[in-house]
Amino acid sequence: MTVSLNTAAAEPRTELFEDRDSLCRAVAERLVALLRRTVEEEGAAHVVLTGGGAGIGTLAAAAELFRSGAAEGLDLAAVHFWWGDERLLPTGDPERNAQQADEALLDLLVAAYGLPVENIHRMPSFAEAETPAAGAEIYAAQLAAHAPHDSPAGLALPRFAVILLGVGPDGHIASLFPGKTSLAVTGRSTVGEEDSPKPPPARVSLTFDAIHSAHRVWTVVTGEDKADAAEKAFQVGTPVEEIPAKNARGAAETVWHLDRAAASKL
Ligand SMILES: O=C1O[C@H](COP(=O)(O)O)[C@@H](O)[C@H](O)[C@H]1O
Repeated sequence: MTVSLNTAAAEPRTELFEDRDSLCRAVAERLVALLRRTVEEEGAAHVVLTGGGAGIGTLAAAAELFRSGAAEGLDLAAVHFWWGDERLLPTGDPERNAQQADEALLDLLVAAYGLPVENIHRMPSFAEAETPAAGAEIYAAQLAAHAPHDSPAGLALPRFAVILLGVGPDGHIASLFPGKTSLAVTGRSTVGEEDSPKPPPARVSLTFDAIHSAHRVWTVVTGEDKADAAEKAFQVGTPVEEIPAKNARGAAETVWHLDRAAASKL
């Protein structure tokens, strides 16, 4: 299996931060500003969330911006939240990325800041979908229902203003893991993973094609255990099959946000 690096997308650049807290705060501020601008200019903003330590930390930092009034003026009725990947577990399971996002931010936005519940587009849970493949089909249909007529990349997808992605120590992004056939799936927006090396094994993920359709891709990468993956992602010649994060690129912008520890080998 050979997976080509998308060289037509934006080359990655790095932004460095002292530690996870300062990174999460800065990314949350940028996210709120981007959403405000996108809603003003385009009438709606679609954002893709990630799980993981820095991903959920960023959402917790965004919650603080709302509580402090710094997110004032952002019309949440025009903001849609999607996910880059999800673990196929029962609704409410604490390991679900959506559950963690609810607790960190989304419950607050619904309860106090006017986010309509129908703007939260969670990937299916176990029971709603019994297999990863079924989950992928269901989510593809949800995405297609929000696709504009001139859908990006020829796929039925919303116009994603930004996709947030964590990076695993093994170089995975979303639920696209090293060596897995999911990396080579094209022409579809979603894929099921039956055998993730990181538990739980059953997952649903956006494909590379869907990720590349986004205007911006922002990775959030913290901790010493990510330093090798970050180093390899920026090395010329590392295959995408070995470090999927290397191919996390947006159409117009790709930014790796790294803390000092994760950037220590760059
Ligand atoms: O399993 C997953 O892991 C990654 C990275 O998580 P981290 O805790 O190592 O930062 C995450 O981005 C992805 O959404 C998640 O499902």
